[in-house]
Amino acid sequence: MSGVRKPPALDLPEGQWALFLDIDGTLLEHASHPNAVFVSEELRGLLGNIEQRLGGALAFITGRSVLAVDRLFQPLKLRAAGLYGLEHRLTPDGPVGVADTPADIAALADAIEAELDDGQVYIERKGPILAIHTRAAPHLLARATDLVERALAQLPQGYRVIPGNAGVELMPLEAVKGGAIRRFMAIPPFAGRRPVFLGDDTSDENGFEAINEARGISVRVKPRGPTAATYALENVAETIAWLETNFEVSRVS
Ligand SMILES: O=P(O)(O)OC[C@H]1O[C@H](O[C@H]2O[C@H](CO)[C@@H](O)[C@H](O)[C@H]2O)[C@H](O)[C@@H](O)[C@@H]1O
Repeated sequence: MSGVRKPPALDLPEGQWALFLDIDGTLLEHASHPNAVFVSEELRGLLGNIEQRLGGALAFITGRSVLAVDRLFQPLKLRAAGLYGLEHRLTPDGPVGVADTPADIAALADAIEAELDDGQVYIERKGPILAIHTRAAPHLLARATDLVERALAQLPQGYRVIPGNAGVELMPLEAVKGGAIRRFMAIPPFAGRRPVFLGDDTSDENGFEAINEARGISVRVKPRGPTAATYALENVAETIAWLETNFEVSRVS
């Protein structure tokens, strides 16, 4: 790893922590296609237990839509910020709020798809966000990135391009994980607690900054270069083990 330390054992009673979790690459091993990831019963059970132990102060902070997250984890439903915070569900059974954001940009996806002319690249249309996945065709990442940069130039101001894990995403500027974390931290049961956030990607860096401002614990999984996170874990397996040790196993408060 890049010299970032392993996270410490947590030293406060569990009622004083708020936990924010990225999904892909942090809780789930990456797969060749977004729909091919595997969610084990053990992971569902672990997250359900932690949610109860923290009195509900657990939320997914993800680039996926909340609907996609629910499909993956069903029947488990948790608080969640989807689409990098453009969507938010503040209680597990509550409605999904949607930010007032620019329009669906699926038409751009069609143009990019036609240019790439390759069945191996998957373009995920997420309303105001496009994710171009090149995991099955790594040689096309540079070309896809170039096309997305060009698409960005055609859009009105207010969008940006973020490198993803084996791909690239085009999204509105309002889509930031730090904003999503701050939103949760302003309301019960999160408010007043010390936040922890685990993530593995460039898009998580902004979340780490929000956590550091709040004097929380920011953890980058599998860091590949500089990171704002204070701590690091090697991989998904180590992440799950750290969560089990610190949030599920009984601790003296
Ligand atoms: O914020 P996250 O929860 O980490 O979500 C980020 C993106 O994850 C998904 O794409 C990534 O995972 C896929 C499954 O392993 C993989 O095939 C793809 O290459 C990765 O980029 C998801 O499909 C995206 O919508 C999320 O934005």
